[in-house]
Amino acid sequence: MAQFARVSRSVGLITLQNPPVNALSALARQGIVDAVKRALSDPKVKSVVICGQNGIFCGGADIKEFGTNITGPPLVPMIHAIEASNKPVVAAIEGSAFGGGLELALGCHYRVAHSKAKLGLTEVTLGLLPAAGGTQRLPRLIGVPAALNLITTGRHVTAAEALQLGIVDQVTDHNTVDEAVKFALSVAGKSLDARRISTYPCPCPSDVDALFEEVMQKVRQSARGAIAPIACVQAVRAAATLPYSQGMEREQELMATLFTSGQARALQYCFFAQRAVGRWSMPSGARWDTSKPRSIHKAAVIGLGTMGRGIAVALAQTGLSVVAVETQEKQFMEAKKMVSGMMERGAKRHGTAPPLDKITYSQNIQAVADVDLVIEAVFEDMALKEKVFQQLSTICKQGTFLCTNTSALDVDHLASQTRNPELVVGMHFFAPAHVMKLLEVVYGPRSSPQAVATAMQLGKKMGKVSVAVGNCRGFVGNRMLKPYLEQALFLLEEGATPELVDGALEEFGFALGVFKMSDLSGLDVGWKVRKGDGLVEPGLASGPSARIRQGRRYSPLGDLLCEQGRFGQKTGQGWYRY
Ligand SMILES: C[C@H](O)[C@H](C)C(=O)SCCNC(=O)CCNC(=O)[C@H](O)C(C)(C)COP(=O)([O-])OP(=O)([O-])OC[C@H]1O[C@@H](n2cnc3c(N)ncnc32)[C@H](O)[C@@H]1OP(=O)([O-])[O-]
Repeated sequence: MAQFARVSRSVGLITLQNPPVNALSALARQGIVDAVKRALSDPKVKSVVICGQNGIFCGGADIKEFGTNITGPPLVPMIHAIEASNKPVVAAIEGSAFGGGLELALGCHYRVAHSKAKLGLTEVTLGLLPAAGGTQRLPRLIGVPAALNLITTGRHVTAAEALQLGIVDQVTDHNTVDEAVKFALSVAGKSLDARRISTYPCPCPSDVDALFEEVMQKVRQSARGAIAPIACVQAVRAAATLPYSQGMEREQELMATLFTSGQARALQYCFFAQRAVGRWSMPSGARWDTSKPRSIHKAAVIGLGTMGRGIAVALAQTGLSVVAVETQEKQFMEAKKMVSGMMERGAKRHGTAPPLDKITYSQNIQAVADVDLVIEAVFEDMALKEKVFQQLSTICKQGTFLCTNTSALDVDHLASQTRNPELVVGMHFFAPAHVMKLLEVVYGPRSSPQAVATAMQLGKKMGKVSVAVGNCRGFVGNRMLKPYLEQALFLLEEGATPELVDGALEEFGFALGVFKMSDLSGLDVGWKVRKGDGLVEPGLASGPSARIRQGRRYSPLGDLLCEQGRFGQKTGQGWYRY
């Protein structure tokens, strides 16, 4: 699980070997301990490099081990032994250094990263905290404010940001291991006193209490109900106020309060579930591992309303060339402005350049003749969508995949409007499409495995969690939403207010309460679906049939709002006034 070799005469090269992400399983940790011992005892070895196999440094502790009886050498003493070594140890970081992977790198004396590498203390996203010294070393290395931001959010940093923060010592575009070996040769024999982070004082602003109070407030607000971010703040506070060894004890104590928590188990379940859905299969027997996706280089979005704009941004941010088509002049002009703004804001957040040149706009659907894949996102009206698919089927080149962003209409019916129904699948995004991670890839009985595989792969490239689902009304996400919204409406009928219901949901941890979310998406979308289901009887707000329809309890409150034209944010008022 870790290989040792002496290279360039005097450098001990330790390679983590635990595919696919070099997670620090018991065997991997044992391998590292043995390889470090060999490196330190070999008189010919003057300095050491630790790298990962297959272009990835290390994906952190082995999450699959959690909840089992963990054996093998513990991480903390392993990292301490590396830091205490009298030979310089250089981490060669490619791909990812996350969680315990970054903590391992922080125990090394130097860190060299590839320019495309990503680093992060991601434990909080699994309901945990960095428990191999990360909460004590990172603040000592980059200061309390920056460390708090990374540890309480678990966000990834690019190699460039890591260099700017001081997490890494060098960034390279060349072969990372070769550069790290050169670096190791250059530091052989040098004093390591100033390279052991655990010995650093923790630089902390004078008003430490005010700082931690402020951060604690922010964390409670942004991650409502979550316990791990709070423990992260407490662990970093220990780094700022206690000697290292006591800080490490505090880190372990706080980790113990999280490790078996329901939230940690749920978030780790979610981590694996989001990967399990990538191993999809279809009733026809087609599967993820036997269906070959086709690469997409140029895509188109038809319809630049709220969803179309978000989809165009998400595609452009993936690096694809995008043709954005909107036939209505007013909508077209507004969309151009809005899409550029969304890309500029996104780019600013990630410290990158906005991919403005990736999108070309047109009011003529003929502009999509040479794309590899089209996503139709016109208004939720079957007649309009039928016309668009008929046009696309004649305009697009042979083999172009035709996808619809419909939230509930029959994907197979749209496929029947085309010459090649096997190329039609649903790609159902959730508002805002450039932010929400869920993507439903809807297969009809005639969708080809390659169409599904291509849409699933494109979704992953867009940073989405792609889920292959069947073609029934509401697919999966909106079918889950239906009873959720119904119960919220029943609460209103039983005396609650939208604010109370939303408040309870947001306190539990939902980013948006269900009524705020409905106002954001537009109440008219659901109204249209209910009409399609034959549930809406205009003006019928009282009498027995008002509240029992198709044999089930029904609340007409949403219909009443829509009849008044209150569609939510888009009309300035819905459940709330804007
Ligand atoms: C002590 C310490 O303080 C604490 C306590 C910790 O360290 S807690 C752990 C902290 N570490 C993390 O938060 C990193 C989590 N992983 C990722 O972010 C990503 O995996 C990746 C590294 C960026 C690669 O992305 P990818 O898109 O190339 O592949 P994938 O599809 O995601 O993953 C490919 C396969 O590897 C599996 N896998 C990924 N990371 C794993 C991990 N850390 N442990 C075990 N399995 C892991 C994953 O389930 C999938 O399995 P399967 O489905 O094939 O069976």
